Amino acid sequence: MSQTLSNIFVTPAEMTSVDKDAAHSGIDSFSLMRSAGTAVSAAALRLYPGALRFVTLCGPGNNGGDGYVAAAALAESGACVTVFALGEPAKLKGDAARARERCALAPGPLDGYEPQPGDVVIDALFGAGLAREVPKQARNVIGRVNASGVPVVAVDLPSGIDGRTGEIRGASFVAAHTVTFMAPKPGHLLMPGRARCGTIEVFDIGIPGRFVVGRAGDLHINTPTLWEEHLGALDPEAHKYKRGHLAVFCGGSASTGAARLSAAAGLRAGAGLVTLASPVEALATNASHLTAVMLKEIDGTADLSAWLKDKRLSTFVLGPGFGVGKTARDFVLMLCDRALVLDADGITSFKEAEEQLFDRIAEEGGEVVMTPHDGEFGRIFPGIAADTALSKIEKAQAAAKLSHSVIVYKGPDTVIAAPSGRAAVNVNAPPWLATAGSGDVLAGIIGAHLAQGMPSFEAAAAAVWRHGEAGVAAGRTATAEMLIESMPPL
Ligand SMILES: NC(=O)C1=CN([C@@H]2O[C@H](COP(=O)(O)OP(=O)(O)OC[C@H]3O[C@@H](n4cnc5c(N)ncnc54)[C@H](O)[C@@H]3O)[C@@H](O)[C@H]2O)[C@@H](O)CC1
Ligand SMILES: Nc1ncnc2c1ncn2[C@@H]1O[C@H](COP(=O)(O)OP(=O)(O)O)[C@@H](O)[C@H]1O
Ligand SMILES: [K+]
Repeated sequence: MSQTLSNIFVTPAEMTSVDKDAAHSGIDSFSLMRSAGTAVSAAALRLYPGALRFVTLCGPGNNGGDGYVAAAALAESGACVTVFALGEPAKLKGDAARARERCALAPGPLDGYEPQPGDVVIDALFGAGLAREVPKQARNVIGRVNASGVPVVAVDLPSGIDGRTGEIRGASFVAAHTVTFMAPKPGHLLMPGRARCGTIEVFDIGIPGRFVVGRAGDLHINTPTLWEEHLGALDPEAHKYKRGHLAVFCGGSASTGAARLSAAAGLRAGAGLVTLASPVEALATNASHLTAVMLKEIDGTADLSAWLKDKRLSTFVLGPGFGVGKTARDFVLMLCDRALVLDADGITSFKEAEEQLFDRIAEEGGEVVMTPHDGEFGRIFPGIAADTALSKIEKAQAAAKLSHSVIVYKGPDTVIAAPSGRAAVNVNAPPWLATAGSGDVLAGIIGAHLAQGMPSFEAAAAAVWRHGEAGVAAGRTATAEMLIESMPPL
């Protein structure tokens, strides 16, 4: 993905404000449309030199206007071009009407398009302005084009993808390439939208960056630029205590592997020391498997309370293989004044007791990072999860605010959010990260970064990125153990 404006992205509503600001400053909005449409025609010509015909499908708004500009530019280049329109072209307004007037090609009705071999579709039906489910006529043509396998170049977004949420509004094109303008939108980054964009090109149509930055919230693509200034905390010259002590809690003897994966990942990710805190029943099993990771008997709240008197013990992971129930709740509530990665069973244990947890975090002021996948998110944030109007980013932001913690809402499009509203979407994770124990490894990496003194949002974002890189390096046959072995240095 091209990187513009330091990897920020903007919501469609913010982009609308950017457009207005640009217009008020005296920038001619039609010249922006001309740049947008010309960029699309250039991409189509570059990517499909052997196309027999470019078929431009134009909608009722400015996305359609970009389409008319692209069609005219393609025709000027000598290509064979046909235009089909959704709705009555005579009803177009403003810049879109002007674009249509300047395009010499007479549009046919959208229903009339039957994809032919050699066609390349320029999808300019809807972009950021899609406000509801796509109409039937558009659904039909989307179905025919997708079934035909004809390549699609999308203008701004594949029509049918909601730019704010990445959801499919009834039907959407599956594009081979998407040309968007100035900055990506959530729909380019969140699933399923991301998977339907193909390659994404962010084209600068000439709106000065200050207008984009001026309206942008605090949304970022998760790349090292977001957190690399905090890598100083990971001092390569420090002794092992300075590199941070991470403690990982283990559950009963039947499920010890998950915590050991977290512990091993934490050590590999750079914690100076890692201790596995184990109940008596699992000590022998753990002892037989551990070498560099140390072992400590913690069999109940009295043991934990005594151990926590050592204030150098600052960072904990609780959840992987721990078991759901009262012990988990008791332990977690004692750890809310430290840095804590709350994962898996640690999260599930607070189903229907979440307010007690959130209140304790607020009172104690610890640095808590929660790492729910979809199922766990629904258990601990049932109200937010059930709000179908919210995007995954908005859900993570609401959950972070409610819980006073950093939320790592996992999946192919993991969102990292802080209570301030700052959020990042991760884009480097290969699908084979979905393997048993992968989440345990991630929890350990976050713990290692926290132990070394990174602030919690950056610790989490850097860990999610590193986990993705480990997945890429380990390859398709990756197991959780291989993710640990393949973890790149930061
Ligand atoms: N600075 C920018 O971002 C620029 C944006 N441009 C283009 O402008 C587009 C946004 O334009 P618009 O705001 O006009 O939005 P769109 O063209 O995406 O769609 C809005 C039109 O579709 C109608 N509509 C929305 N949902 C519908 C549905 N489900 N069924 C039927 N009709 C529906 C609306 O009433 C409106 O007429 C961008 O996607 C981009 O392609 C470019 O012209 C260049 C400048
Ligand atoms: N389709 C996918 N593409 C990329 N990453 C994925 C995908 N599905 C899951 N992941 C990642 O894999 C990890 C799985 O974690 P989790 O669901 O807790 O599994 P486990 O409990 O088996 O460790 C998370 O980091 C998640 O973001
Ligand atoms: K489009």
